[in-house]
Amino acid sequence: MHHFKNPSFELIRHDVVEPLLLEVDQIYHLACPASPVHYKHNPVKTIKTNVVGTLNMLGLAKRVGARFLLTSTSEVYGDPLQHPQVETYWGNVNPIGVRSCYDEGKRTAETLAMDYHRGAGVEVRIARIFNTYGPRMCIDDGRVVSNFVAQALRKEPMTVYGDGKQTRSFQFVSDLVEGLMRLMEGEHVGPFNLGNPGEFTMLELAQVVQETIDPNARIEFRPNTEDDPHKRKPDITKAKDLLGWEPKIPLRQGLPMMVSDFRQRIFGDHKEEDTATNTSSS
Ligand SMILES: O=c1ccn([C@@H]2O[C@H](COP(=O)(O)OP(=O)(O)O[C@H]3OC[C@@H](O)[C@H](O)[C@H]3O)[C@@H](O)[C@H]2O)c(=O)[nH]1
Repeated sequence: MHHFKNPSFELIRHDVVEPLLLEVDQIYHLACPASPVHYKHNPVKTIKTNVVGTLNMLGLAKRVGARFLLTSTSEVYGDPLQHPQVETYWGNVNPIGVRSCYDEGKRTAETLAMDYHRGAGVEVRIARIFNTYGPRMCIDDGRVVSNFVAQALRKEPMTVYGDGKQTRSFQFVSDLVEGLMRLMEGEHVGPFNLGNPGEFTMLELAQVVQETIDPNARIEFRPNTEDDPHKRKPDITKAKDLLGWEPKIPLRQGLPMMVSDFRQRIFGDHKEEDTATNTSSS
């Protein structure tokens, strides 16, 4: 939105499943719902976006000689049997499960990118993005950080799925943006893990949200979803060595920035009433 007044900025609303012809130098191919709730909602559309959408964008890159960056995902590792995950690990993915439209879709997208690179000389870059959070995320995105933050602010219980012992590693959005730009401007194809190696169980995450928003925030256990990966943590040695990149913002520093934005959007100008809140909108 903040680019709308820039005369060099043009917004085109388009579904990548349909072909598109544009004159461009670089393509950041980010299209696809990333929240499990949203990508499972219409799985056929999700896999079409990942396969047909990626084909169309690679076709465009080939035609106009653009450099193409694919935002792949840590989900290509599935429920990993190797920990932390290194880019050379091939993963443990269920090909017929409820998450397959996304994880197999992104794996196919990686295959397509490499085939266009080897076969047609397209300059490609592949990022495998680990769990990311930050300001301006949809309040009803459905992923864990935004759920816990919105729930704690609204005095609703935080919904922990399963026993809460599964782990994730949470990256602040500005670190990811920096990593994507370095990857695009650099000379290495990848794939590169882009994530923050700081690993938390969901119960630990709930505790950090309590510390940040409300020490009295409650937890409610819910049944876990099918095929939920048990653990996830990036090995970022390759990105450090070849892109000179590593994340700078740990969870306890990034979360208050997201809380401040969510507070503003949920409550508008009205001050939150409860005095138990121990963090101001910093
Ligand atoms: O309210 C919630 C939501 C989620 N969870 C749990 O929190 C963990 C993380 O779940 P999320 O929905 O945030 O995200 P996932 O790790 O499952 O998938 C994400 O992986 C990395 C990215 O590619 C994508 O953003 C997304 O697919 C899961 O174990 C889930 O069961 C809760 O305990 N409570």
